[in-house]
Amino acid sequence: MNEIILSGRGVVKHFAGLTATDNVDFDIPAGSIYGLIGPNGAGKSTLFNLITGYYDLTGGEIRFKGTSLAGIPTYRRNQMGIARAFQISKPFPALTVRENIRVGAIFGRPEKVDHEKVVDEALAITGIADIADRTAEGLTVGTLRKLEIARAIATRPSLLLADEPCAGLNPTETQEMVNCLRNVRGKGITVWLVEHDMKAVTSICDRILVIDAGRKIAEGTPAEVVSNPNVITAYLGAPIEEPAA
Ligand SMILES: Nc1ncnc2c1ncn2[C@@H]1O[C@H](COP(=O)(O)OP(=O)(O)OP(=O)(O)O)[C@@H](O)[C@H]1O
Repeated sequence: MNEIILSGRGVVKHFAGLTATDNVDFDIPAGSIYGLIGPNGAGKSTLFNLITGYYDLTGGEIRFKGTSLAGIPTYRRNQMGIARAFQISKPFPALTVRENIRVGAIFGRPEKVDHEKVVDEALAITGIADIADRTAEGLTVGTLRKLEIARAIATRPSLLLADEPCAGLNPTETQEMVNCLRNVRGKGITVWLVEHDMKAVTSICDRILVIDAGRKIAEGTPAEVVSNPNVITAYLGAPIEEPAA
């Protein structure tokens, strides 16, 4: 079995009287593409915010490569190898695509590297080398999403948290994003993605964690998860039956 790159034990987050994350355990195998799904308000973003350190845990523990993340600030978690690509990309609009990615490369881990080489690789992995010299202003949603992934991987992570990378994309753009995430994994970066597009999730994920109301309700391969009665009740819904002829 693969080494576990990220693990959570008894992870809890309270917002005043609301329990947004309720005693969740997880183990993310290194080199996998892992899914996180659940209905709106289930606690997916909260879990990502706990991993990046945007929120502090109320209880439990998260370990990255065996090291507890307790007390480690967000920028330091990025330098340790955790990157996040947001659903809504906010690039510097007046900078070119290349310059935006360079910001990620320079912000990355402090060792001396050839930043231009890092940028070129991120452009190639995400398939946007042809627009490297265009300014970010006015890019389509699909291209902005790829730029967001490129900026994140330019920080040279070993784990990429991708927040709804296919949201609002048309089928062609969705397929391009699926290919892009496969390329990211092909470079040895573990990918954990939140995504509502079940076709995309089931086509790329090795395993999927399902949460509802902050609680883990299932974990397994895509085939196991989509046939799990708890997941069907809480999130997927039963298939529509054909009316009798
Ligand atoms: N900063 C906060 N303060 C108070 N409540 C919060 C905060 N952040 C999230 N919540 C609440 O925690 C619960 C989980 O929210 P979260 O955004 O993690 O869900 P989600 O699964 O990501 O939803 P969606 O699919 O709609 O993005 C919700 O009830 C939400 O209102």
